[in-house]
Amino acid sequence: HPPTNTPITRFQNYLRIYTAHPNPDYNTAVNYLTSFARTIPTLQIQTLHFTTPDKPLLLLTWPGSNPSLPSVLLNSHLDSVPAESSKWLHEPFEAHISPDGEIYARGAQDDKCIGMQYLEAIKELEINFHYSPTRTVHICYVPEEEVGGFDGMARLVKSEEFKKLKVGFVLDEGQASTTDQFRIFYADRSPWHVVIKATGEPGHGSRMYDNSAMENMMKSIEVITKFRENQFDLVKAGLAAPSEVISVNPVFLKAGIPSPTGFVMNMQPSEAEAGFDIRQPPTADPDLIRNRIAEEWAPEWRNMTYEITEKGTLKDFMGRPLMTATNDSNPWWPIFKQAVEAAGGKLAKPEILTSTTDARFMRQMGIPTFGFSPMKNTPILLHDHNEHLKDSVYLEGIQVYESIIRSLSSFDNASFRY
Ligand code: MET
Ligand SMILES: [Zn+2]
Ligand SMILES: [Zn+2]
Repeated sequence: HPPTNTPITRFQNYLRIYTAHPNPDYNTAVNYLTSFARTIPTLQIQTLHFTTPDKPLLLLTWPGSNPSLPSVLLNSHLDSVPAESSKWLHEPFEAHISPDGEIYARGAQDDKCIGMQYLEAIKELEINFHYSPTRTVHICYVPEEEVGGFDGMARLVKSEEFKKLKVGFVLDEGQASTTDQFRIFYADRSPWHVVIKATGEPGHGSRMYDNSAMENMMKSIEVITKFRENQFDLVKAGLAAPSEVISVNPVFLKAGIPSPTGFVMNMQPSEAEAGFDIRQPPTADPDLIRNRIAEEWAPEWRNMTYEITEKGTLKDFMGRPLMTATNDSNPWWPIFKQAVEAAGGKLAKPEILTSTTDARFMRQMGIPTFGFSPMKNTPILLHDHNEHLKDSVYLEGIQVYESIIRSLSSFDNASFRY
């Protein structure tokens, strides 16, 4: 029999916990992490609830010898996006490992890997290296990231408990790198969910007339498609990174009159709806898109209405974009960079993340925060079918965190105290 209690089997067991929306089993995940945390003698364990008992938040603390120093927070989210298991090679919550070491699971990259790697690294530092931190390290497991973070990290950062942590620096999730350099993210894009709705006169399927709901919707889709193309062209021409432009992607279309066999085919419906995922870089002015939606994408004169759900617009209270400095004005930057290099890693040029994470809530509090998931030479599979991660990449990530956690928790800059 192969060994059943190794970093890889422990990772697989975490991946096997069903954490997909809309019914993530947070309590089982928290119990699993708690029992692992108990194998690290000095870790302090707290479970917090800001909303209902089914949305716990796990907070672990590795106390430093100098509590007057600002602490380091390592964050990950407990939840995952859904998976269409019939389109996967292996069941998404079985964590099947292939003969060449690829572990298939929803959450393998996003972001159950980092949640376990943090703990494996700390366990190694404490038990094998007898290392103890100068600066306190907190490890945080939050619910609800994939649905906007409002019942998770957004609550935590506003809590009394959070103030007591005196967080000076945060590491949160990043994305895999297809090259042999690790990627590092200093900002996220602002996510908006926009639903546009067209109404119009219904009519016989054979009739030609102006202003049907479908015609109005199709015109909007044409205009939006043009905008999308223009943004994408900047990327294709090499003038901007994908995360530096505004992405507008259709995520649902809803129209038609249902019938037992599908849809009624000879009637033009009186309503049509479409949903878009919009992401804007922190350098974009959100009012420009707001006006565009009102005037071009869903104009009243074309019988259209719209609803914008801002899942965060990334400005601080002064209206400045939320970005963490990646130069020496940020004392954490050189420490972090050198620690990655000390582990034999190389960092790619710092980037804005194409997607959005809970890091935005910490940046909003003015706390320097990097997105980082140590996966190199790895296809980017978050939210995709057959999400997988190679065992050797996972294990190397633990060593990278050992170096990072050791450096960040021993760096003692006197001018940098609470
Ligand atoms: C809509 S808030 C962000 C949720 C998720 N992390 C995403 O980027 O899609
Ligand atoms: Zn994630
Ligand atoms: Zn995600």
